[in-house]
Amino acid sequence: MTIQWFPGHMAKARREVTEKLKLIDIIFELVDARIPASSRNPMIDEIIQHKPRVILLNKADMADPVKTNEWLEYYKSQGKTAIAINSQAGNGLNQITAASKKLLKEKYDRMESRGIKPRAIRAMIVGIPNVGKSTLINRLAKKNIAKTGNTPGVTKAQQWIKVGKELELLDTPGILWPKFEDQEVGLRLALTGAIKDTILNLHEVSLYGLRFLEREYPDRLKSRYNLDVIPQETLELFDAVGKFRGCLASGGFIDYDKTAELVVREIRSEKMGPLTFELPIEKEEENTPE
Ligand SMILES: Nc1nc2c(ncn2[C@@H]2O[C@H](COP(=O)(O)OP(=O)(O)OP(=O)(O)O)[C@@H](O)[C@H]2O)c(=O)[nH]1
Repeated sequence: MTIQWFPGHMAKARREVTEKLKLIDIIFELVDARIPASSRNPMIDEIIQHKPRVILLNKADMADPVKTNEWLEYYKSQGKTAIAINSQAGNGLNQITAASKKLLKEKYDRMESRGIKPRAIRAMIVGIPNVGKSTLINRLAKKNIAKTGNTPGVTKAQQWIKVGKELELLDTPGILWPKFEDQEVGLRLALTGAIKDTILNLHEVSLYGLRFLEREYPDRLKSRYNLDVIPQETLELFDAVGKFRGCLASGGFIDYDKTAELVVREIRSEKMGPLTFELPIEKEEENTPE
């Protein structure tokens, strides 16, 4: 499967984020809790330089809670600040300000010692398409969108959203594209809906999803599609799933397009239960056979 990655998009997005860096104290990096590594822009460290950052594992409601905890522990062991959130329901959002204050304590203490009056922390959300940036902004905004006048250094007035008294958020998030470094990253992005279906080979994506379920959540796969044993032959597996779910073409043949679509749709929805498609890197390396 070839998924295009456009360097032009990337360069523009990068310029925009870099331009806004000077306006803010902290970055909120939004990733998908189901694929925390694949949903990052691999150049983000370089792009945001030394800006303090809170990693927000969004859509945590759709991710496996045990694995989300492993990710949180992993970030902690790396000295990084991460919070699991559900932007739709608003869960976890109340931890964001406190975590930001903690990260910026030294800076604010320094400002205070120089006699500068403390002001609200200024933040910007960055993340790949469809990761939930707008949902989070709207949820945090609660209509508290405040127009500010001239901000030194920018020609365009920035809109700041007040989040309580202590935090202000830039109203436009930074879009940072994922990079399909390898096939698997692309497939994970596709499976979670970060990539438009029109540029995908759905058969490949659904097969990846089925084999992933077989490996990590075999019981869910079996019960969802009424399988006693999971066929090793790809066609047999598709036949079994398609037949059970009535994905048939004329003549009673299995409609493989329909079957693939159904599988991908169900993996993306709550039908299969919460799923996490990757673990922190060290874990994956440990698990890789010699
Ligand atoms: N289940 C769940 N769905 C979410 C959550 N956050 C966002 N979504 C859904 O994810 C989809 C994408 O959300 P958006 O807020 O539009 O994402 P975005 O990052 O602004 O997307 P772009 O505008 O493409 O960059 C929407 O259908 C949201 O309802 C979450 O925490 N949990």
